Amino acid sequence: MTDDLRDRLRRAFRWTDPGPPSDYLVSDRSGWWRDPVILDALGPALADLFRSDRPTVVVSPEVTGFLLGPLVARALRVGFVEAYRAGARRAIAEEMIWAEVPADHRGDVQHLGVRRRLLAEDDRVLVVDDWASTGAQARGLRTLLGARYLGTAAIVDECPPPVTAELTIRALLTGADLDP
Ligand SMILES: O=P(O)(O)OC[C@H]1O[C@H](OP(=O)(O)OP(=O)(O)O)[C@H](O)[C@@H]1O
Repeated sequence: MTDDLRDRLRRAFRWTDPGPPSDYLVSDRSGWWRDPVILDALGPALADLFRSDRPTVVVSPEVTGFLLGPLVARALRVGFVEAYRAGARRAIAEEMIWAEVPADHRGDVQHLGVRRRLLAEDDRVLVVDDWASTGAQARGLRTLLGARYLGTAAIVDECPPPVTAELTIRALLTGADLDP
């Protein structure tokens, strides 16, 4: 099934050209969510990458992570916790744990935060995201979670191998699988 899923992910993905002044292509992942077979298979396939590590909760950064994380949490029969980007919405009126996200693929330093009451000291946390580019979100969430961090499950991992190893990133596709 996973090989079928990989082929389907490749076929449903597009690079788009925004035109001047942009001089780079932008990933269009919308085809993944539009395909019911992919949507059905993604949660179990990403869950299987870490099932033997026995996660107790899934955490994902907004915004695409809010779509994908619950699919994986459901496949693992665990709950889901949102990691919010600072400044993206009104302040959340309860105690948060915040961590700095180092400069990411867009060159910005950001902050990610989760509600403190939703994570126990002994939780085993799986981070889920659609894409690991520089590893910045994964690194920020590892800082935030500390010893609770198990690793990151992603659809695509294009991080340098030392970063992939250091942050325990496991993925269904590499960047090369989606070369334009
Ligand atoms: O490994 P990194 O360098 O941290 O990059 C990975 C992030 O890039 C994308 O976010 P983006 O903001 O492009 O999209 P989104 O807001 O749709 O999640 C993706 O969803 C990851 O969260």
